[in-house]
Amino acid sequence: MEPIIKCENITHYYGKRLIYENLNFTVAKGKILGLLGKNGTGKTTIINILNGYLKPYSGSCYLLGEDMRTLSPATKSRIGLLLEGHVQHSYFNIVQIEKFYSRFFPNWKSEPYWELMNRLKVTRTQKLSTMSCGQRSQVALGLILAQDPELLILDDFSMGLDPGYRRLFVDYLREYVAASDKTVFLTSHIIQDMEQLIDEAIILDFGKILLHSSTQAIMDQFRRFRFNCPQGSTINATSELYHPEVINGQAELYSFLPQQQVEEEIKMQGFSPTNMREETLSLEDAFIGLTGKY
Ligand SMILES: Nc1ncnc2c1ncn2[C@@H]1O[C@H](COP(=O)(O)OP(=O)(O)OP(=O)(O)O)[C@@H](O)[C@H]1O
Repeated sequence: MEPIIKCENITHYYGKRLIYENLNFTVAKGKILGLLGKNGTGKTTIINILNGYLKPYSGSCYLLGEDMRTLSPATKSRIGLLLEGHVQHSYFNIVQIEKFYSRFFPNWKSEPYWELMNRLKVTRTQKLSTMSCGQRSQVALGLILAQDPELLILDDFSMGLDPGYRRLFVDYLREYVAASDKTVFLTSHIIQDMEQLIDEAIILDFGKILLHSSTQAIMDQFRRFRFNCPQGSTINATSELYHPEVINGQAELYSFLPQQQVEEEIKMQGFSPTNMREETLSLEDAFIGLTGKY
Protein backbone atom coordinates (compact mmCIF):
# COMPACT_ATOMS: atom_id res chain seq x y z
CA MET A 1 0.00 0.00 0.00
CA GLU A 2 1.19 3.53 -0.83
CA PRO A 3 2.55 5.26 2.31
CA ILE A 4 0.61 8.26 3.63
CA ILE A 5 3.83 10.29 3.88
CA LYS A 6 6.88 9.70 1.73
CA CYS A 7 9.97 11.92 1.84
CA GLU A 8 12.77 11.29 -0.63
CA ASN A 9 16.26 12.69 -0.42
CA ILE A 10 15.34 15.89 1.41
CA THR A 11 18.27 18.24 1.72
CA HIS A 12 17.79 21.65 3.29
CA TYR A 13 19.94 24.69 3.97
CA TYR A 14 19.15 27.98 5.67
CA GLY A 15 21.58 30.27 3.86
CA LYS A 16 24.84 28.32 3.82
CA ARG A 17 23.97 26.27 6.88
CA LEU A 18 23.14 22.63 6.13
CA ILE A 19 20.20 21.40 8.24
CA TYR A 20 20.09 17.89 6.76
CA GLU A 21 21.15 15.95 3.72
CA ASN A 22 19.25 13.22 1.89
CA LEU A 23 16.60 12.52 4.48
CA ASN A 24 14.40 9.54 3.52
CA PHE A 25 11.42 8.19 5.40
CA THR A 26 7.88 6.93 4.96
CA VAL A 27 4.86 6.72 7.27
CA ALA A 28 2.35 3.93 6.66
CA LYS A 29 -1.43 4.30 7.00
CA GLY A 30 -2.73 3.83 10.54
CA LYS A 31 0.56 4.63 12.26
CA ILE A 32 1.43 7.32 14.80
CA LEU A 33 4.97 8.48 14.17
CA GLY A 34 6.87 10.74 16.56
CA LEU A 35 9.65 12.92 15.21
CA LEU A 36 11.96 13.40 18.17
CA GLY A 37 15.16 15.39 18.41
CA LYS A 38 17.01 17.95 20.43
CA ASN A 39 16.34 21.66 20.03
CA GLY A 40 17.38 22.92 16.63
CA THR A 41 17.73 19.55 14.86
CA GLY A 42 15.10 20.59 12.30
CA LYS A 43 11.76 19.11 13.36
CA THR A 44 9.70 22.23 12.61
CA THR A 45 11.63 22.57 9.36
CA ILE A 46 10.40 19.13 8.28
CA ILE A 47 6.83 20.00 9.27
CA ASN A 48 7.07 23.20 7.23
CA ILE A 49 8.42 21.27 4.25
CA LEU A 50 5.64 18.69 4.58
CA ASN A 51 2.91 21.29 4.60
CA GLY A 52 4.38 23.23 1.71
CA TYR A 53 5.34 26.39 3.67
CA LEU A 54 8.98 25.78 2.95
CA LYS A 55 10.57 24.55 -0.26
CA PRO A 56 13.49 22.22 0.45
CA TYR A 57 16.80 22.84 -1.29
CA SER A 58 16.30 19.45 -2.99
CA GLY A 59 14.18 16.33 -2.67
CA SER A 60 10.46 15.60 -2.68
CA CYS A 61 7.66 14.80 -0.25
CA TYR A 62 4.37 13.11 -1.04
CA LEU A 63 1.30 13.37 1.19
CA LEU A 64 -1.61 11.01 0.53
CA GLY A 65 0.08 10.18 -2.78
CA GLU A 66 0.36 13.79 -4.02
CA ASP A 67 3.49 15.87 -4.40
CA MET A 68 3.47 18.46 -1.59
CA ARG A 69 4.42 21.19 -4.08
CA THR A 70 1.13 20.79 -5.93
CA LEU A 71 -1.33 19.55 -3.30
CA SER A 72 -4.91 19.88 -4.54
CA PRO A 73 -7.49 21.63 -2.29
CA ALA A 74 -9.30 18.26 -1.99
CA THR A 75 -6.18 16.60 -0.57
CA LYS A 76 -5.44 19.59 1.70
CA SER A 77 -8.89 19.19 3.26
CA ARG A 78 -7.92 15.60 4.25
CA ILE A 79 -4.95 16.87 6.28
CA GLY A 80 -5.19 18.48 9.74
CA LEU A 81 -2.27 20.69 10.60
CA LEU A 82 -1.28 22.12 13.96
CA LEU A 83 1.67 24.46 14.00
CA GLU A 84 3.79 25.67 16.89
CA GLY A 85 2.01 28.75 18.20
CA HIS A 86 -1.41 27.28 17.47
CA VAL A 87 -4.65 29.20 16.82
CA GLN A 88 -4.92 32.25 14.69
CA HIS A 89 -8.03 34.45 14.53
CA SER A 90 -7.86 35.07 18.26
CA TYR A 91 -10.52 37.81 18.03
CA PHE A 92 -13.13 34.99 17.89
CA ASN A 93 -14.71 33.23 20.84
CA ILE A 94 -15.08 29.42 20.87
CA VAL A 95 -18.53 29.51 19.22
CA GLN A 96 -17.45 31.87 16.43
CA ILE A 97 -14.22 30.05 15.66
CA GLU A 98 -16.00 26.71 15.33
CA LYS A 99 -18.50 28.24 12.90
CA PHE A 100 -15.67 29.84 10.92
CA TYR A 101 -13.55 26.65 10.62
CA SER A 102 -16.47 24.33 9.89
CA ARG A 103 -17.05 26.01 6.52
CA PHE A 104 -13.67 24.87 5.19
CA PHE A 105 -13.88 21.16 6.03
CA PRO A 106 -16.43 18.87 4.39
CA ASN A 107 -16.28 16.20 7.14
CA TRP A 108 -16.63 18.65 10.04
CA LYS A 109 -17.69 16.95 13.31
CA SER A 110 -18.78 19.26 16.10
CA GLU A 111 -19.00 16.61 18.83
CA PRO A 112 -15.28 16.10 19.55
CA TYR A 113 -14.81 19.88 19.54
CA TRP A 114 -17.57 20.53 22.05
CA GLU A 115 -16.58 17.53 24.13
CA LEU A 116 -13.22 19.19 24.66
CA MET A 117 -14.56 22.76 24.92
CA ASN A 118 -17.06 21.79 27.63
CA ARG A 119 -14.11 20.89 29.86
CA LEU A 120 -12.57 24.33 29.41
CA LYS A 121 -13.09 26.85 32.17
CA VAL A 122 -14.01 29.69 29.80
CA THR A 123 -17.27 31.36 28.87
CA ARG A 124 -18.72 31.10 25.39
CA THR A 125 -18.25 34.83 24.85
CA GLN A 126 -14.61 35.01 25.96
CA LYS A 127 -12.27 35.87 23.11
CA LEU A 128 -9.38 33.51 22.40
CA SER A 129 -6.98 36.43 22.83
CA THR A 130 -7.92 36.65 26.52
CA MET A 131 -7.45 32.93 27.22
CA SER A 132 -4.39 31.35 28.77
CA CYS A 133 -1.77 29.75 26.51
CA GLY A 134 -2.87 26.22 27.45
CA GLN A 135 -6.54 27.07 26.91
CA ARG A 136 -5.76 28.35 23.40
CA SER A 137 -3.87 25.11 22.70
CA GLN A 138 -6.91 23.15 23.80
CA VAL A 139 -9.10 25.10 21.36
CA ALA A 140 -6.60 24.39 18.57
CA LEU A 141 -6.64 20.66 19.31
CA GLY A 142 -10.46 20.62 19.39
CA LEU A 143 -10.57 22.32 15.98
CA ILE A 144 -8.11 19.79 14.55
CA LEU A 145 -10.08 16.77 15.76
CA ALA A 146 -13.33 18.27 14.42
CA GLN A 147 -11.80 18.39 10.93
CA ASP A 148 -11.70 14.58 11.09
CA PRO A 149 -8.63 14.49 8.85
CA GLU A 150 -7.08 11.29 7.48
CA LEU A 151 -3.63 12.64 8.27
CA LEU A 152 -2.85 14.74 11.32
CA ILE A 153 0.40 16.71 11.43
CA LEU A 154 1.02 18.14 14.89
CA ASP A 155 4.02 20.30 15.69
CA ASP A 156 4.69 20.45 19.42
CA PHE A 157 1.05 19.78 20.31
CA SER A 158 1.74 19.67 24.05
CA MET A 159 2.96 23.27 24.21
CA GLY A 160 1.40 24.94 27.26
CA LEU A 161 -0.80 21.97 28.21
CA ASP A 162 -0.95 20.76 31.80
CA PRO A 163 -0.20 17.06 32.50
CA GLY A 164 -3.87 16.09 32.90
CA TYR A 165 -4.88 17.63 29.61
CA ARG A 166 -1.87 16.11 27.84
CA ARG A 167 -2.95 12.70 29.09
CA LEU A 168 -6.51 13.36 27.92
CA PHE A 169 -5.38 14.38 24.46
CA VAL A 170 -3.01 11.42 24.14
CA ASP A 171 -5.95 9.13 25.00
CA TYR A 172 -8.11 10.91 22.39
CA LEU A 173 -5.45 10.58 19.74
CA ARG A 174 -4.91 6.89 20.37
CA GLU A 175 -8.64 6.21 20.12
CA TYR A 176 -8.97 8.38 17.04
CA VAL A 177 -6.29 6.45 15.17
CA ALA A 178 -7.42 3.00 16.33
CA ALA A 179 -11.09 3.60 15.48
CA SER A 180 -10.65 4.84 11.94
CA ASP A 181 -7.18 4.00 10.65
CA LYS A 182 -5.98 7.60 10.70
CA THR A 183 -2.31 8.50 10.45
CA VAL A 184 -0.47 10.94 12.73
CA PHE A 185 2.90 12.62 12.32
CA LEU A 186 3.89 14.63 15.38
CA THR A 187 6.74 16.28 17.21
CA SER A 188 7.03 16.66 20.96
CA HIS A 189 9.61 17.26 23.64
CA ILE A 190 7.52 15.49 26.26
CA ILE A 191 8.91 12.07 25.56
CA GLN A 192 7.23 10.34 28.50
CA ASP A 193 3.90 11.01 26.71
CA MET A 194 5.26 9.49 23.52
CA GLU A 195 6.00 6.12 25.12
CA GLN A 196 2.24 5.45 25.45
CA LEU A 197 1.36 6.93 22.09
CA ILE A 198 3.68 6.48 19.13
CA ASP A 199 4.12 3.31 17.07
CA GLU A 200 7.34 4.51 15.51
CA ALA A 201 10.00 7.08 16.30
CA ILE A 202 12.32 8.97 14.04
CA ILE A 203 15.18 10.31 16.12
CA LEU A 204 16.73 13.27 14.42
CA ASP A 205 20.32 14.26 15.03
CA PHE A 206 22.04 17.36 13.68
CA GLY A 207 22.19 16.79 9.91
CA LYS A 208 20.65 13.31 9.72
CA ILE A 209 18.25 10.67 10.97
CA LEU A 210 19.92 8.81 13.82
CA LEU A 211 17.27 6.10 14.04
CA HIS A 212 13.89 5.21 12.54
CA SER A 213 12.44 2.30 14.46
CA SER A 214 9.30 0.94 16.07
CA THR A 215 8.92 2.17 19.64
CA GLN A 216 8.58 -1.45 20.73
CA ALA A 217 11.97 -2.38 19.23
CA ILE A 218 13.64 0.53 21.04
CA MET A 219 12.03 -0.44 24.34
CA ASP A 220 12.85 -4.15 23.87
CA GLN A 221 16.42 -3.87 22.65
CA PHE A 222 18.08 -0.62 23.70
CA ARG A 223 19.72 -0.89 27.10
CA ARG A 224 21.99 0.98 29.51
CA PHE A 225 25.02 -0.94 30.77
CA ARG A 226 26.80 0.02 33.98
CA PHE A 227 30.08 -1.59 34.98
CA ASN A 228 33.46 -1.08 36.60
CA CYS A 229 36.65 -0.48 34.70
CA PRO A 230 40.29 0.11 35.68
CA GLN A 231 41.08 3.61 37.03
CA GLY A 232 42.12 5.98 34.27
CA SER A 233 40.57 3.99 31.43
CA THR A 234 38.46 5.60 28.73
CA ILE A 235 35.91 4.11 26.38
CA ASN A 236 35.41 5.34 22.86
CA ALA A 237 31.95 5.60 21.35
CA THR A 238 31.46 3.31 18.34
CA SER A 239 28.55 2.65 16.01
CA GLU A 240 27.39 0.05 18.59
CA LEU A 241 28.33 1.77 21.88
CA TYR A 242 26.47 5.04 22.50
CA HIS A 243 27.64 7.84 24.77
CA PRO A 244 30.10 6.08 27.09
CA GLU A 245 31.00 7.96 30.28
CA VAL A 246 33.59 6.92 32.87
CA ILE A 247 33.77 8.60 36.28
CA ASN A 248 36.14 7.22 38.95
CA GLY A 249 36.22 3.72 37.48
CA GLN A 250 32.39 3.58 37.16
CA ALA A 251 31.30 3.40 33.53
CA GLU A 252 28.01 3.61 31.70
CA LEU A 253 27.03 3.38 28.06
CA TYR A 254 24.02 2.48 25.93
CA SER A 255 23.67 -0.18 23.24
CA PHE A 256 21.30 -2.33 21.18
CA LEU A 257 23.74 -5.25 21.55
CA PRO A 258 23.23 -8.04 24.09
CA GLN A 259 25.47 -7.89 27.19
CA GLN A 260 27.99 -10.47 26.01
CA GLN A 261 28.66 -8.56 22.79
CA VAL A 262 28.95 -5.29 24.70
CA GLU A 263 31.65 -6.93 26.85
CA GLU A 264 33.47 -8.13 23.73
CA GLU A 265 33.31 -4.66 22.12
CA ILE A 266 34.83 -3.15 25.28
CA LYS A 267 37.56 -5.81 25.44
CA MET A 268 38.53 -4.79 21.91
CA GLN A 269 39.32 -1.37 23.41
CA GLY A 270 41.93 -2.95 25.70
CA PHE A 271 40.38 -3.91 29.07
CA SER A 272 37.78 -6.20 30.64
CA PRO A 273 34.70 -4.65 32.23
CA THR A 274 33.65 -6.12 35.59
CA ASN A 275 30.36 -6.30 37.47
CA MET A 276 28.30 -5.36 34.40
CA ARG A 277 24.58 -4.62 34.96
CA GLU A 278 22.06 -4.31 32.13
CA GLU A 279 19.14 -1.87 32.65
CA THR A 280 15.88 -1.48 30.75
CA LEU A 281 14.94 2.08 29.84
CA SER A 282 11.99 4.41 29.56
CA LEU A 283 11.65 6.00 26.11
CA GLU A 284 12.99 9.26 27.59
CA ASP A 285 16.11 7.50 28.93
CA ALA A 286 16.52 5.74 25.57
CA PHE A 287 16.29 9.13 23.82
CA ILE A 288 19.04 10.50 26.06
CA GLY A 289 21.11 7.35 25.51
CA LEU A 290 20.81 7.78 21.75
CA THR A 291 21.32 11.54 21.49
CA GLY A 292 23.46 12.31 24.55
CA LYS A 293 22.76 14.65 27.44
CA TYR A 294 23.96 17.86 25.82
N1 LIG B 1 14.01 30.86 8.78
C1 LIG B 1 15.18 30.44 9.26
N2 LIG B 1 16.34 31.03 8.88
C2 LIG B 1 17.53 30.61 9.34
N3 LIG B 1 17.70 29.58 10.20
C3 LIG B 1 16.59 28.95 10.61
C4 LIG B 1 15.27 29.35 10.18
N4 LIG B 1 14.38 28.53 10.76
C5 LIG B 1 15.08 27.68 11.53
N5 LIG B 1 16.41 27.93 11.45
C6 LIG B 1 17.49 27.17 12.12
O1 LIG B 1 17.42 25.83 11.66
C7 LIG B 1 17.62 24.91 12.72
C8 LIG B 1 16.42 23.98 12.83
O2 LIG B 1 15.30 24.74 13.29
P1 LIG B 1 13.90 24.05 13.64
O3 LIG B 1 12.99 25.12 14.12
O4 LIG B 1 13.45 23.24 12.47
O5 LIG B 1 14.35 23.08 14.83
P2 LIG B 1 13.47 22.21 15.83
O6 LIG B 1 14.06 20.84 15.83
O7 LIG B 1 12.03 22.32 15.50
O8 LIG B 1 13.80 22.93 17.21
P3 LIG B 1 13.00 23.03 18.62
O9 LIG B 1 13.06 21.66 19.22
O10 LIG B 1 13.81 24.01 19.37
O11 LIG B 1 11.60 23.49 18.30
C9 LIG B 1 17.88 25.74 13.97
O12 LIG B 1 19.25 25.84 14.19
C10 LIG B 1 17.30 27.11 13.63
O13 LIG B 1 18.02 28.14 14.28
